[in-house]
Amino acid sequence: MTKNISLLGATGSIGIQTIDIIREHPQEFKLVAFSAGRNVEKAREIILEFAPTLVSVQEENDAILLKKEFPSIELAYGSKGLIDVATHPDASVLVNAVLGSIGLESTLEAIKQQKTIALANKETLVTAGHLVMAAAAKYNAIILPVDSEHSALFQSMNGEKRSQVSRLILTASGGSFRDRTRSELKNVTIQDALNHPNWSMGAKITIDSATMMNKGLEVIEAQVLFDMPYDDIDVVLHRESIIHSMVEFQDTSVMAQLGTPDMRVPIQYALSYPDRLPRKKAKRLNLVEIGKLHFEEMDFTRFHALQLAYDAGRAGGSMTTVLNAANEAAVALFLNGDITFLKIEDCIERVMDKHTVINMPDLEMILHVDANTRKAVQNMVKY
Ligand SMILES: NC(=O)C1=CN([C@@H]2O[C@H](COP(=O)(O)OP(=O)(O)OC[C@H]3O[C@@H](n4cnc5c(N)ncnc54)[C@H](OP(=O)(O)O)[C@@H]3O)[C@@H](O)[C@H]2O)C=CC1
Ligand SMILES: CC(=O)[C@@H](O)[C@H](O)COP(=O)(O)O
Ligand SMILES: [Mn+2]
Repeated sequence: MTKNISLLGATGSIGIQTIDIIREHPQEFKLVAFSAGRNVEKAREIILEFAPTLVSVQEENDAILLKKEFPSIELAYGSKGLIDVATHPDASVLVNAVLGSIGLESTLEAIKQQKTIALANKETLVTAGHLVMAAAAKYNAIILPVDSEHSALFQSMNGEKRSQVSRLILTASGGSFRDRTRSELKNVTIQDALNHPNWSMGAKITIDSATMMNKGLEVIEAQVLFDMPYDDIDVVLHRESIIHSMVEFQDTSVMAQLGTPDMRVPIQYALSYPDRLPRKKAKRLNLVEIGKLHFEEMDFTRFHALQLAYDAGRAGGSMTTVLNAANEAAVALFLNGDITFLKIEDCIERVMDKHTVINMPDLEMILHVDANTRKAVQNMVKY
């Protein structure tokens, strides 16, 4: 039976690759609703190809423009538009590939409608993982990880008893600056930072990879998704990005999921789950061609942002909201040329130091802390 899909962030890196998968499997998947941000040109292309019933864009003016061009399609905009797409009545699966904690409310609303959530938007789990997981349990909604490491963990745990898992081992490529010392990071440019060795991704996550905050967010994401203590979540530097992560069991067996670095694999798995579908044109993994895989211990002094993420996760409550919002704000400032690369983690550490943890924050409190943290980071660069 065809699965009807709604897609948040259709014009981004994950969104476009989700569309590739829908295009590859027209019998299995149908795009019924999607959201774009400001890329109206790309949104137009997607409308022409898939004729969805609902489209949302960031700005009202763009919605008015598209409505004139496509009068038979329902147009929405802003945060309400994201929720309209996420809860579209015809869709059974929501792919959330929007960028940042802006994806939180639409995820929660989709859960209330018992949609299956294919979740790429890791910031949602970092900022309010307890709310998302509690809502998923209450409404009996399934959350399927799209992030490559968490898809690997999920696949490695398939059919196993959760109580027999002893450790999660996330792999990290090291990002654009993995072979540079901290002092060599002082004068790096935006273009240098955007040059990821293995993955082609959106700008924000590529910077997160370079600071190692991406892995920090992923450690918190893993804790939330798999309810694992931080002491039992490790990160290992693996420069090839072939092993996407590993699960150790109490008998010391380790299960791993391997593959070429291609996000369409975990995206497709989340869409086809519990089945698998062929990917006829995809590059197959050839270990003989690769020859060697490398593993190195993570250096928490060199990759200070990873330490900050563990600290925030262990502090719990609203501290992960602060970590995430400060990171989003600081990365935006870096990408805008307003701060240097090393200043990103400096901003995050300073707001974390000032924050007093609020335990079990509700949605209103999360949104309040998120907004205040962003303001605090922006104010840091004004003076
Ligand atoms: N890229 C990857 O390989 C991976 C990404 N992820 C996660 O997936 C998510 C998306 O990442 P990625 O695809 O790289 O990001 P991109 O920046 O490439 O895409 C982001 C998408 O969100 C839209 N968007 C951004 N801001 C808004 C807004 N205010 N309102 C509405 N829409 C908005 C953009 O619209 P527009 O472009 O039209 O403005 C775009 O469609 C992130 O959470 C990331 O961490 C996880 C694993 C891998
Ligand atoms: C593809 C994906 O899931 C990214 O989150 C990826 O993991 C980035 O790689 P590193 O953070 O390991 O550099
Ligand atoms: Mn990842």
